[in-house]
Amino acid sequence: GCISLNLSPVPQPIKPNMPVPPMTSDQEELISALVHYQEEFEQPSEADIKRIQEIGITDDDSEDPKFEHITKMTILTVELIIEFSKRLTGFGDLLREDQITLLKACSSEVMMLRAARRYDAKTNSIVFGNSYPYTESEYETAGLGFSAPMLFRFCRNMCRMKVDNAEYALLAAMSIFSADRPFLREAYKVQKLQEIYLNALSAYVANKRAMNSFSIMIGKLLNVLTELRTLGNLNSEMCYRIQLTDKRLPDLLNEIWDVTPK
Ligand SMILES: Cc1nc(-c2ccccc2Cl)n(NC(=O)c2ccc3c(c2C)OCCO3)c1C(C)C
Repeated sequence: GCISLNLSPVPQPIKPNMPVPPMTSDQEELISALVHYQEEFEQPSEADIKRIQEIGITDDDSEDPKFEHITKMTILTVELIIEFSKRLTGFGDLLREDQITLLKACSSEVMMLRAARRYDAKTNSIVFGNSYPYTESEYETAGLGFSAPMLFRFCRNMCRMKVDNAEYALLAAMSIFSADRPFLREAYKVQKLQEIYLNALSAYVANKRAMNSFSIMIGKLLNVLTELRTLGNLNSEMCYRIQLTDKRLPDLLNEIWDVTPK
């Protein structure tokens, strides 16, 4: 006999004018803790910058001081990202090897989010640390040619969306707790943790932005996570290109970004 299609109307999804459920107190506490840690680990301290200046990054002092400055700031920023991650609820309960898997995979993505937070639209520059602002062209000449336009386009987009501190912190947490990173042993635990931050982001955006822009905004914010994947992959590609030049990345970055030295 022919197949019978059930075309009766499905129960209506959320009506546009449906009152927005308030954030739970747990979600409010989660978000204020995230924003607090985001601030605490936002910038390397003067002492950190001084410490890293002293360490000669590469034995053969690569003649490119700008490239060295970027690599040194990146080392300090990666250290801050690790400190931020360690304070996320549930991170400490994961297997140590899964913690490392997550940090290796998210570090370049969270770096991009941090670059966007340091972006200044007026001067179209990124102020890394409390030091020298990098304009797009300076970024290009620092040896990061192809990536500069993409990085600055990402920064301008985040600026245009007026992503606030809570949304940045929640996006960082969702990038950290990505269950589809390769070689995760307990991906289901990471998935459960990411859901906590996704629900908090959804409740936050629903309560902050007028209802009609909620679905647009949450869609744009989740799209940022996809963009971060692309940027992170391009960072890996950049690492390999650097391998082919006379420049050398510090061991920490080669290790965390899985760049197998030739
Ligand atoms: C030491 C160092 N520090 C960075 C970095 C600097 C700022 C933000 C994020 C990153 Cl990952 N990068 N990566 C980039 O600067 C980078 C690489 C590729 C990109 C990109 C950036 C920022 O952004 C756009 C997509 O492609 C590097 C190396 C690898 C040079």
